[in-house]
Amino acid sequence: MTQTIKADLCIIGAGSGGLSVAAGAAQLGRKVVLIEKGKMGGDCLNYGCVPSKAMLAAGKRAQHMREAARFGIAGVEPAIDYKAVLDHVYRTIAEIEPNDSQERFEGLGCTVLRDPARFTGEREVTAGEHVVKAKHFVIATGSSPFVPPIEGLDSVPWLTNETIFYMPDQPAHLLIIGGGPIGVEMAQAHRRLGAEVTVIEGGKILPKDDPELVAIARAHLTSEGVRIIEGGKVARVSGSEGDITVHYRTDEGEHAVTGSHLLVATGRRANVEGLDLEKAGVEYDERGIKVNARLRTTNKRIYAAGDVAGGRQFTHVAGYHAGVLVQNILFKVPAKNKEENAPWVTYIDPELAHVGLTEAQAKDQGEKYTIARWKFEENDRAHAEHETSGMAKVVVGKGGKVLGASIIGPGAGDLIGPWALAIANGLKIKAFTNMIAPYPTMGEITKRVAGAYYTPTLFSDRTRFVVRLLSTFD
Ligand SMILES: Cc1cc2nc3c(=O)[nH]c(=O)nc-3n(C[C@H](O)[C@H](O)[C@H](O)COP(=O)(O)OP(=O)(O)OC[C@H]3O[C@@H](n4cnc5c(N)ncnc54)[C@H](O)[C@@H]3O)c2cc1C
Ligand SMILES: NC(=O)c1ccc[n+]([C@@H]2O[C@H](COP(=O)([O-])OP(=O)(O)OC[C@H]3O[C@@H](n4cnc5c(N)ncnc54)[C@H](O)[C@@H]3O)[C@@H](O)[C@H]2O)c1
Repeated sequence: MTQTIKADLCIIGAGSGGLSVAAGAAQLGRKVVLIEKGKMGGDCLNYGCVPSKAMLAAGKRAQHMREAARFGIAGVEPAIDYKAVLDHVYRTIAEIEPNDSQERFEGLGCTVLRDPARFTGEREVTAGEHVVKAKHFVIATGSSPFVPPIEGLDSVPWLTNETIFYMPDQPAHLLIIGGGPIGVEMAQAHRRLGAEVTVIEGGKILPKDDPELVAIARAHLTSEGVRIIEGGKVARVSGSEGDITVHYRTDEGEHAVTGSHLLVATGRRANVEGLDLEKAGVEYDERGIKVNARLRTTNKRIYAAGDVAGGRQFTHVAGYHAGVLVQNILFKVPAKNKEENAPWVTYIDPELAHVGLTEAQAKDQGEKYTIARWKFEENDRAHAEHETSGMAKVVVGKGGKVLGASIIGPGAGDLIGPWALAIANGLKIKAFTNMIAPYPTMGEITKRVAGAYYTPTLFSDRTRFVVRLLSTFD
């Protein structure tokens, strides 16, 4: 029998975005209904960030064993027990799971429904036997793998991020279509865990990142034995289980590569299907749900957060959206979504991180800018760790304003933090030269790259002249 629930807020999707809104609203005393059709925790916990980072961590340990000789410790080819690696991946998920669990959210006072939700009116959602009538709704249904129409895909087995972590057998040769973050992270993890890996990318790998830094990432991946084919448009796949061939075209002609397993990592599509958004007057396009600067949809009672909102697809962006929504819906503060200030990190080794404008974007936007660079080979700690290949590159605009920063190197995901602070707060590069960085840390790179911005002026003929002049007062 249908049961009607009245609530202040109804949230569809218990992933990174939905859970954060629910936790905030419930703790502020609002009556919250949270609806999830799959696993609590969504993509990040079950099929995304967590399993991928756990697998990369296992690969990193294996690589450390191979490369230990440079520290005077005998390097060995590690014996990889793939099933045990998967156990480590599942243990990691299990350790984090309680944070995202139904029990935790019920403990916070939410009503949690475990059914697919769909709109049945402008202020009404149906999920299983329940009808939810709420003052406001948040759609946080995430995204799914986008699989292009490649001939033959219906006749060979293939994997996506939803299946690759749950496949019990180690691939002997993993073919990956797509050289975005998923493709390259999975390539390095599997290569380091002992598989042969070939990435077939239609354009250039990691196209959203600065090509100068991507070149360093590419060199690392290939030096470890990842085969990267760029400019390879996949037209067809053929074969059978354990023996799959990808046929691709480059400027030079037609080619084929054969492997044991195929991962399709060619981007994402927003989860809007089955929500009956038309019934709620919520518009969407191929990018996702149409939202305004406050993340409000075309129905003023309904908001969207996370991957489905059509912007940057990261867990921290979904979490940030949740904060914007709590301000807009609960505190009635007109908060704007400024996700362009969000950094991103690709967790290959060395890590590749970025925030703000790339040099190419600054050029396209007609900004007047200067580039400052600093290499990890100039950093003493990097030498002690044998991690000298890397670079920080900062785009500095008029008046010294920080417009963007990219870093490739060990811990780049952490090193990008201060630059994200600068971008979010409109700081100038001077803020970084004023800072005193502890020695010897990789963090000194932050100060040194800022210093590099001033070097041409500091040691110019004009400054030398001023110093000479001042010395007359000695
Ligand atoms: C392999 C991989 C690695 C990644 N690594 C990182 C990383 O390292 N760092 C990072 O920041 N981001 C990473 N991401 C991206 C990150 O996972 C997503 O940006 C994030 O999960 C988006 O959160 P969300 O709340 O929008 O969606 P999700 O977390 O996907 O949650 C949406 C939820 O809605 C549910 N749902 C959908 N439709 C309905 C319905 N009709 N009714 C009820 N429930 C519904 C789904 O079942 C799902 O649980 C990665 C993604 C992938 C695929
Ligand atoms: N570390 C992280 O934060 C992280 C990790 C993984 C995923 N993610 C998120 O998930 C999103 C999706 O990742 P993704 O790697 O699937 O997508 P993506 O869109 O970033 O990259 C897909 C790549 O596949 C290529 N491609 C598409 N069709 C092709 C074809 N037919 N033949 C050859 N190449 C083809 C594209 O040129 C592109 O470079 C990311 O953009 C990111 O938002 C984040």
